[in-house]
Amino acid sequence: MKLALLGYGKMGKTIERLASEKGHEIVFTKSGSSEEGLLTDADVAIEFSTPEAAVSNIKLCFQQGIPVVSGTTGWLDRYDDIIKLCKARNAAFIYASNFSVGVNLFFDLNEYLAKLMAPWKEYIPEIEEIHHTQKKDAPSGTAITIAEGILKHSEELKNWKLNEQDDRSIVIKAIREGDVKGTHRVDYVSTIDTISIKHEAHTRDGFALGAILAAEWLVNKKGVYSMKDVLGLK
Ligand SMILES: NC(=O)C1=CN([C@@H]2O[C@H](COP(=O)(O)OP(=O)(O)OC[C@H]3O[C@@H](n4cnc5c(N)ncnc54)[C@H](OP(=O)(O)O)[C@@H]3O)[C@@H](O)[C@H]2O)C=CC1
Ligand SMILES: O=C(O)C1=N[C@H](C(=O)O)C[C@H](O)C1
Repeated sequence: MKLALLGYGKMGKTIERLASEKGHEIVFTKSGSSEEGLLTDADVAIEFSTPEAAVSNIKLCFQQGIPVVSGTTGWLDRYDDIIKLCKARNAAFIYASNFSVGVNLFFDLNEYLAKLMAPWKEYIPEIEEIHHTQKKDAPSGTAITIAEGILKHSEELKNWKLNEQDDRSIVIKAIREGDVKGTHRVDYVSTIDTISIKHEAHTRDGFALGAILAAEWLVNKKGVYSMKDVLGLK
């Protein structure tokens, strides 16, 4: 498979290493300041850039007819526009706030627990995410997906808030420290006890391998998909 990498930082370089080990060829790379190769030579693009750059990178792929897998977080206020454009252009697109298989299993576990806990009103859900100090967005895209999974099964809770809690909202506590790759925990807290589930990424390889899997799956397809389609979790 011929791959384009839009965003050539920590994730772009991890994807390059693991995709090469799998026998794929990198034909195009783009960072903030440089470009190498030709995007149109690629079978599929993988986009891990910045919240500011993601939308124009994805649009560029649609214009060139290249299927695109995007993992960039912090741009989702434009998600609906991108989906409309993808459909209008008969393009191919997958976005995931987290591509690792472990986190996608964790998303299902989170929803299972949310359903189980819904009748037990004395337990209040809280989310904590910890990431490295270079991360630009807060809360993490993964924490937002986790919050949405809880909200789906709750009658009382209507939204999430960053570092703030009230009767209608789930608090997401965002912590930035050291070189933490990504840790997410959900606590159901009562005065008597706490029930917790946690996912801790030890390296970025899980995110990168999941994105490569999504790219392999998306080649020659049209339409909008999710990691649930790729992993057969629907
Ligand atoms: N969905 C998932 O599974 C995961 C998502 N992420 C998300 O992916 C994104 C990138 O993470 P990470 O690799 O750690 O970040 P880095 O800061 O290490 O890399 C970002 C890269 O984007 C480049 N960039 C800046 N502007 C543009 C542009 N206009 N076009 C193309 N590239 C550009 C930067 O180039 P330069 O250095 O020249 O500015 C840099 O190479 C973040 O939003 C992060 O939250 C991260 C891990 C997993
Ligand atoms: O910026 C990161 O590093 C990560 N970002 C993603 C997010 O915002 O959820 C995924 C992962 O946690 C690492």
